[in-house]
Amino acid sequence: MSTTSSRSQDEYSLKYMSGHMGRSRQKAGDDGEQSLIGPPSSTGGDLLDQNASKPCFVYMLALFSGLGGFLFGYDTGVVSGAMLLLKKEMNLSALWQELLVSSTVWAAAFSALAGGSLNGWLGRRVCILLASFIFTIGGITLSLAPDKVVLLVGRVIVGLGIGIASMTVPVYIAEVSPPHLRGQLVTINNLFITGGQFIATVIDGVFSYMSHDGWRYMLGLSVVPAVLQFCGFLFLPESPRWLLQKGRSQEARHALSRIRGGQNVDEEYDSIRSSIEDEEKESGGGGIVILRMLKYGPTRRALFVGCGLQMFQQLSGVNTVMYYSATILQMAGVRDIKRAIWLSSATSATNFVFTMFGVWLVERVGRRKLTLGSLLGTGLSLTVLAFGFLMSAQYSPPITLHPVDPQNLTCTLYGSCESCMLDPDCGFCYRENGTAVYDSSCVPVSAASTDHAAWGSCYNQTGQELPDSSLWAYNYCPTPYSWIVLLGLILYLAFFAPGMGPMPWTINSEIYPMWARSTGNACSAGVNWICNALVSLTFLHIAQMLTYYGAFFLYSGLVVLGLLFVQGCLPETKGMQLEDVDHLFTGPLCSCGASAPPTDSSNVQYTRNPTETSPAQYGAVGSDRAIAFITLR
Ligand SMILES: O[C@H]1[C@H](O)[C@@H](O)[C@H](O)[C@@H](O)[C@H]1O
Repeated sequence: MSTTSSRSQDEYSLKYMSGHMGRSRQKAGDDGEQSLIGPPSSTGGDLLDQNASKPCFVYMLALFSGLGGFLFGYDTGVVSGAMLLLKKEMNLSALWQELLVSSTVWAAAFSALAGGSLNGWLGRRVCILLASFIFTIGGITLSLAPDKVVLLVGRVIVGLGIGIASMTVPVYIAEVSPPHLRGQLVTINNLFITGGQFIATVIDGVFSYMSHDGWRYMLGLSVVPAVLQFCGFLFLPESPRWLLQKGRSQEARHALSRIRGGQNVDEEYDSIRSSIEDEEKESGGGGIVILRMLKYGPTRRALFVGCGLQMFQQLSGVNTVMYYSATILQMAGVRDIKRAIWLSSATSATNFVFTMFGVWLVERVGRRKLTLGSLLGTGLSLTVLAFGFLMSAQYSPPITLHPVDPQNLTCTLYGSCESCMLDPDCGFCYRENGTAVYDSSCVPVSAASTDHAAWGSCYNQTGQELPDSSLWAYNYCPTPYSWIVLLGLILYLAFFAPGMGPMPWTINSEIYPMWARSTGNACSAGVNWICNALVSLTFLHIAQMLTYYGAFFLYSGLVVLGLLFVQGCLPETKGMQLEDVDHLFTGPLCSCGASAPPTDSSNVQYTRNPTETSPAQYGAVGSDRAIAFITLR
């Protein structure tokens, strides 16, 4: 294998094009070489005619597919606001709240893994139809749920839809896009995810005023985009690559020509077909795909990189930052819960807006630089965030009153707000004069709601401003350093959203050969969802063990590991034809960083040596949820 790798690197030649898109291009083929980058133009021989290949149809496909991303974002984001109303109306215990939140994530992990076989068997289009059908059934079940058991069933159904959509949509978009637009179009899916999270917080805000049945609208409104996507996909084509792999060549040619807006697709079609055939032969034919992937060097390495990226995306703590933003806002002085919900939509909006930069940057700077820059910024912002928490802990207000606890809990024994707030059973009750805190005590939180204490001057059923001006802080401490934390939060999202948010999904959609693409994406999406569940579920325990600043320092340490991983292992895939990407993984594990194409690949054409027949021989878990989270404690 290694001989093949080194040989193949040499056999892959870079051919510099004389100009950018639309300028004079050379027709590869006169010299016997076959160009593999760039789609064919209407004249059939010009594969780099990028201007000619911007058919609106591809954008429409990406937008309709992106509705799957929107539903992923909406359904994961909406639950926290819904939970605030549900727990009151259905009298949910902490266990039930936790079940309703996490069941979706676990179901998504399961269905993302299972989605690999479904994708290979039924195709991308049918899987997207299936996901939107599941979303519809899930939304209807949730909005009509008579009790918590049916709610749980609805949340599991929705999770099954999210898992399938999360792994299928990027693959579908990547397979129908021309190479020079692929990164941008797949990244648009992430824009839909963060857009879904943002809209979910707005819908939560709007319906939070409707104390009776408001949650039915919050959870049920997802049916609208789901039905829209289902109807749209009834008329949209299957991925030509999948059709070709299944031997349905006539349909594949027809679909490709439809997607390319009626252009002549002969050359692109032939190139894809021969590459898929070669890949199949090279990988050694039939058998269980995951075993074949693990046995075959390039796919084993690609799988390692793909799963690693997804793991580091979640280990960088994005979803805890999102969950925790409401608390951060409370620390910064926002005490009204409704206002916190509204401001948490500002957090999701930040995530959404900065994802747009990702869409803009991905084809300009490439995946690798974008991911590296994003990780660097994410690590630094986590350090700022941790430092803010450290300062708040260092100057945590002392406890001055120790009332006798009728329930005999440990709360009244704590000496400072910091240790009090780290105990999920206790909260901090105090009065304020300017920024000075006085008459402070640590008392048990009410079993019915974390909005007030179980007894004492911070006991108030309504959770509104307390009559004798005592203030109640659950899960946070009043601090003059909240601005550092707030700064860290904004910086974090600004750096995470354009790179580490979308790139793991984008890169995974393009690094596997056709025969391994469904399985590779299923595994990496499964890793994403499992790590999402683990990080979210362990956050509060880690914070209790290491304090909040310790937890965020831990995440920044993990980001440093991620940085080393990306630096060493992630090759650049920008501008390459999907069928060519696996040559980047033929070198030894984690030597890919070194082999990243050094130039702007829009000016570079990869050409295949005519003597070669096989490509493998070439070389080379919103801020909204914070509220649910807080209430779960
Ligand atoms: O890429 C997405 C996205 O950026 C979201 O904001 C995050 O909540 C998801 O976990 C992640 O997979």
